[in-house]
Amino acid sequence: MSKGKLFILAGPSGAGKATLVHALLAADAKVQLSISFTTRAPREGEQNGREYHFVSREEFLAMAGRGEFLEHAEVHGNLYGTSQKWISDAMARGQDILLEIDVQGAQQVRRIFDGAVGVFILPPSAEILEQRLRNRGTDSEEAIVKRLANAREEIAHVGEFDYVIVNEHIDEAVRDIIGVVRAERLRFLAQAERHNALIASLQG
Ligand SMILES: Nc1nc2c(ncn2[C@@H]2O[C@H](COP(=O)(O)OP(=O)(O)O)[C@@H](O)[C@H]2O)c(=O)[nH]1
Ligand SMILES: Nc1ncnc2c1ncn2[C@@H]1O[C@H](COP(=O)(O)OP(=O)(O)O)[C@@H](O)[C@H]1O
Repeated sequence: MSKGKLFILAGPSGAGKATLVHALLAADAKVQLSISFTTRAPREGEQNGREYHFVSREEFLAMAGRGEFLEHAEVHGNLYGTSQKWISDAMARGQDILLEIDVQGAQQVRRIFDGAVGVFILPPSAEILEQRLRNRGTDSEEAIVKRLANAREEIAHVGEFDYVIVNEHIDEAVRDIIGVVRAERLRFLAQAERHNALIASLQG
């Protein structure tokens, strides 16, 4: 069976990660998104099990205690974690996996999986980032201030990632993320086995 790739998408809040994930999933049926667990309250329109698995702090800590997270971190005062079981099941199926997680989580995952591909999303400017967070209309003033402060810290880690996409024009950024996934699938090592017979036959 072919081995799936693990993609990590990170970047400051408001950079457009959720928007790009949505577009990538719609364009590429082979990519499966890991749904994280969080203690954050659901926003209007969010559904349990779709954007996140929403759990209480007690439940989250119990899960962490049982070692059920591949990685977990505290972001903006809430806990977030990736299900260890979901990841190992998806890997066993040979699927390409997408994680939309923060920089701390990305560091933990890359320590575990050597071949994980890191993609960082940048906003075109600080002003536009703030504008997008405000226009999104999902966060209180306090939450926006927290997200903007954290954005600086997240951006300091951009150099740890393999690809950077500046999300200025959405159509272009969507093409970029689809392009990254396609390019990674074409890497020779990812498909060497598949090509062995062809290469041998071409060599005569
Ligand atoms: N480490 C880690 N971070 C996560 C996970 N799920 C989401 N995050 C990150 O938590 C941060 C806050 O996400 P969210 O509450 O959806 O708010 P938003 O970034 O303002 O849309 C983002 O940086 C997410 O990438 C996870 O499972 N693990
Ligand atoms: N290229 C873009 N141009 C204009 N608005 C955008 C663009 N990308 C995302 N947005 C909007 O900016 C806001 C933040 O995007 P979102 O995907 O929620 O970011 P994140 O998941 O990184 O926090 C949303 O309201 C989204 O519709």
